[in-house]
Amino acid sequence: METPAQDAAHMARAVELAAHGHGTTSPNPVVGCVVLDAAGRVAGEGFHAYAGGPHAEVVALAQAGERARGGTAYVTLEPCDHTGRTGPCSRALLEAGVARVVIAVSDPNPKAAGGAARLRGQGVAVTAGVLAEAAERVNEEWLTYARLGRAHVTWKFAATLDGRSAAEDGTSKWITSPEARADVHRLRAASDAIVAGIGTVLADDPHLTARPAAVTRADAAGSAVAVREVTQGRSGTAGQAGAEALDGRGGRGGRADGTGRFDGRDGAAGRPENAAGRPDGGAGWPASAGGRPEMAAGRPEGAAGWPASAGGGAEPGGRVPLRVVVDAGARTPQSARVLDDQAPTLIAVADDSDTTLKADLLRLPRRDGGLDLEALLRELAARGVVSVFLEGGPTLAGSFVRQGLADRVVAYLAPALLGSGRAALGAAGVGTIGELHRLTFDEISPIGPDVRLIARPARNEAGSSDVHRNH
Ligand SMILES: NC(=O)C1=CN([C@@H]2O[C@H](COP(=O)(O)OP(=O)(O)OC[C@H]3O[C@@H](n4cnc5c(N)ncnc54)[C@H](OP(=O)(O)O)[C@@H]3O)[C@@H](O)[C@H]2O)C=CC1
Ligand SMILES: Nc1c(N[C@@H]2O[C@H](COP(=O)(O)O)[C@@H](O)[C@H]2O)[nH]c(=O)[nH]c1=O
Repeated sequence: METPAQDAAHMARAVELAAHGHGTTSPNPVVGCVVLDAAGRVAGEGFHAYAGGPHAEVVALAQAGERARGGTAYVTLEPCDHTGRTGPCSRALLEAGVARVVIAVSDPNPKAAGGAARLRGQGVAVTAGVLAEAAERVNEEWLTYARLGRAHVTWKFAATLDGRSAAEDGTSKWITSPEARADVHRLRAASDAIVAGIGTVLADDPHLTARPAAVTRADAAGSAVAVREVTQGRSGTAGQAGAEALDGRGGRGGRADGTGRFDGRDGAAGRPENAAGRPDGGAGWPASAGGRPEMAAGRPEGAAGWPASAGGGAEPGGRVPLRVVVDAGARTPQSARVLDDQAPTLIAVADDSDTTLKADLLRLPRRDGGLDLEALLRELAARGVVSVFLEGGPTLAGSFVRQGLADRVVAYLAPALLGSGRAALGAAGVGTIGELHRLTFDEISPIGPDVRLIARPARNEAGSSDVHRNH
């Protein structure tokens, strides 16, 4: 049997593999798996690459073949025990004759959980909780969605060094560099929905589409960086993944999200795959570190796991993030760019709003002078939206922070000063210094001339996040 240090090392590799699924597995979790043979040698590796595709365990077991018999499997999330679009992984592990299964995080989804118990019941040795923190981190969007029944929120802003997001006259294009903005597009592409307030729509008339910079194969081999725009929204091949919420891994249906379009990956299970489980030729960048777009952009590997592989949405045929405008009074102009045909769009309006706007409307109750944001995130989760990328503006972001609904903050800071104009964050429920929303940094990285900071709500001693303390 492996030592605890060996367990940790193999699980670390499984977490690394899981990260390759970022941006492409939704509404499923990212999962990685390493299979050892009976002698403790690595026999197979895999990750879950897209909803409807084979689970990580199945990919790794297929690679290991007979070598899995008597061996050990490391899985970042408890193997599922139900039949969805693919069969239960607990059974696949049993059929492969694996003697021991090491799990990082239990499955919070009651429909899929039970894999550990079934394996134990069949005489397989099960060790749980190995490298749980790293495995939680790599899967944080989905775990938030599965545990809380709402979409996970990353609030992104771009600001000057003095913390301003727009000049006095409301103009803000551009504060950050093309490199930083290309990075934003990769994070947009890895999200299921991009959310903005009506104030931003009226001020900026933004597209809110993901236009990620892709790296050519030549770049991946280490030559000079050439960035090209991938006009995902124009391909006409993909739509936002729709699904029944919380229906379990691999068991979610491909229900349309109101736009009538479906994820191009559904039903693609027969596609050829490389050893690690990613569809061949799709990403335009290989799994090796040298080929990742973020390395090409000159930033270090993300310590947080999430940013290091965001950008999976750059795959041709990838999902197009849903655009959502938070607009109680239905003030979105019919001519707004967010209503063009580049991506599906949902306008969230108050349930009492009287409007003739021709758009997909989501009616929500009012709360605290605006729309009920928790209800918004639940409604989005019900449409299969696991991850939300919130792009302001300051007023809306302040409400998310005040209500404890900002799970991660990504700040792009430019070496520039405004001195006046809009602060990055509006009123966030802080009246006195003791009420401030304390965060901890996950990552600080230079991007071109700018800096990207990734932070999350600090945990208090009781284990809940500080930012939630008032609510
Ligand atoms: N540099 C950057 O990263 C960014 C800068 N900006 C800049 O910010 C400015 C726009 O921001 P801002 O004016 O704050 O507008 P917001 O985009 O934050 O929109 C605010 C509006 O959203 C609606 N809303 C609905 N529900 C809620 C709720 N629960 N909480 C808060 N608002 C709610 C309200 O209007 P209603 O009641 O009518 O629904 C409210 O007035 C522009 O100058 C833009 O350039 C914007 C984004 C990013
Ligand atoms: N000004 C500013 C940002 N502003 C954000 O980008 C939106 C425009 O998106 P799009 O129309 O899709 O390109 C705008 O409405 C606001 O939310 N973002 C940044 O990364 N850096 C910047 O300096």
